Amino acid sequence: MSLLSAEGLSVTYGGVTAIRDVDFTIGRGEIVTVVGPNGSGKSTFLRALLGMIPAMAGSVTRAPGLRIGYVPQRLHIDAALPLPVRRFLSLPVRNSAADMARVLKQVGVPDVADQDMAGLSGGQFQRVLLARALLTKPDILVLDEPTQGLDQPGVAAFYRLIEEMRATLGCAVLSVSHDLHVVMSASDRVICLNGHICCEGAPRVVSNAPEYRALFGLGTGGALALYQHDHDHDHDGGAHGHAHAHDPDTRDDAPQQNARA
Ligand SMILES: Nc1ncnc2c1ncn2[C@@H]1O[C@H](COP(=O)(O)OP(=O)(O)OP(=O)(O)O)[C@@H](O)[C@H]1O
Repeated sequence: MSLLSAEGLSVTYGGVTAIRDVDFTIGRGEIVTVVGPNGSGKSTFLRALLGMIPAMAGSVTRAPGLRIGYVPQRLHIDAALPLPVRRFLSLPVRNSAADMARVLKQVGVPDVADQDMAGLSGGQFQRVLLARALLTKPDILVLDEPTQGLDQPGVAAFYRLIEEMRATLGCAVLSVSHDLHVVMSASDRVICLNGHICCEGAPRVVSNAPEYRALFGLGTGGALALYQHDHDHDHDGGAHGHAHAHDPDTRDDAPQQNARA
């Protein structure tokens, strides 16, 4: 069943079309990632889906009672204003200390509750944002470039965390990302957006699509092949809550296949 869907979604800013005629759906436990060049409408798409900006045309449908955890692209916190993590996690809704401790542990920063938000490292900050989104016990996590500013190991670790959240909480994950390599290994489905949907599907399909290669360069397909990891998810099975089916050329014992095995 679809958790969140859109049909013919179009958004304009002052008469200029940012996205047009976008059809979309995401189901329970799916990880879907939107990629596209700067200014291609990715954030606009997410914000329209969440009802934060009005659609010029089309419709958005949410499953009844859908709980959404949103991690915005940017969150500016004034360094001059002391804001301990535990206070930040109780904005705007007050949460119990136990709930806060639980989510901070889940995202791998159990000891930061009394630290100031401005003093966190980039990776810790992103994890605290994710913890805040988890406090809503979301059916779907919506992440707008959640790994901006993180180094490569930080990016990979963050996406591993997202996949763990999906496996343990069963939530769907919709994210926007520029980390093409990680996206291709960590998503069930990729949507390539450039004002409209250029192509979409399994990572392998998208990375071979001419529209994708035209946007991101022909060389990308070869590099991505190293990271491709076909998911054939059975969310109830396997040590991580899902089973993996591997193509013969991306077996676990293949030398390059170590990024997300
Ligand atoms: N509030 C706004 N007012 C006017 N134009 C806007 C507004 N927000 C976005 N736009 C324009 O809409 C287009 C899509 O912007 P959007 O931020 O959705 O792209 P994006 O793919 O998320 O970009 P990036 O990868 O750089 O974050 C751009 O041309 C942008 O200038």
